[in-house]
Amino acid sequence: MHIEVVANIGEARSDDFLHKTVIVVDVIRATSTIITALINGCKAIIPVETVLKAKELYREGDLLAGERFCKKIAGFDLGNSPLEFTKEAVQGRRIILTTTNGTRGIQKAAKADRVLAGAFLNSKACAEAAIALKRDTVILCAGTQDVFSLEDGLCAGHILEELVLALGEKHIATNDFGLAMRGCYLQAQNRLYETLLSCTNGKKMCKSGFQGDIAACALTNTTDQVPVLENDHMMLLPSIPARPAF
Ligand SMILES: O=C(O)[C@H](CS(=O)(=O)O)OP(=O)(O)O
Ligand SMILES: [Mg+2]
Repeated sequence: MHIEVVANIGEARSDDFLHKTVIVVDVIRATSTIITALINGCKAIIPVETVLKAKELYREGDLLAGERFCKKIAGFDLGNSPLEFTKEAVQGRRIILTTTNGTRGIQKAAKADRVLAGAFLNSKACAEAAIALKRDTVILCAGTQDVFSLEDGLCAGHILEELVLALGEKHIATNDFGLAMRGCYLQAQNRLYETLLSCTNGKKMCKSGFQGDIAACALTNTTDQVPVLENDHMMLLPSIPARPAF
């Protein structure tokens, strides 16, 4: 199985995703938040790039969510903190979400055969889904405004490690960046929370009062669920069906 790890959205080319599984990773915080919201019973999440698009798609009963400069967007119901997306807040609701990087990454991956949302919370489940889908796989690290973010690379390394544990080293081939990220993850795995606190986005979150989010985003393999993009909506499916062979 071939797994390519892409360092940030700016380095990604949409056409390269055709016929592949793409796992979009934005640990701080969009994909951690999407996973949390769906586990807590929201109906679906519509990831969009702009505030304007989010407002256009809004229908009565929806929740508008997202951030700019880490802060909740004025007039929106929720920001981008996984801690806000509780059962009480989201159960049964459709959420339209726009964030600086993560939702842009999902849009960029939309030509893929399957688009999954990954974070430390579901690394093992992402690895299992990628194996079941039987396609070449790309892990797209969202990064921050087209610059690499360590937390996303570490999570890519975690997903690779789960793939190696599941299939064995000789069945997993990756690019040099993937090799490097797996090595970084193995070094950091016993102090992930501290590592996330010390990286650029972790420090930014702490400065903005979101230290609790870092603890929530650093938990590993807490769920076996994987959000998947289905007709512009991210949702949880009982199992993710492969599309017919091309
Ligand atoms: O709020 C977040 O977690 C970030 C904002 S920023 O890029 O750090 O300014 O957005 P995300 O799209 O989840 O990376
Ligand atoms: Mg991010």
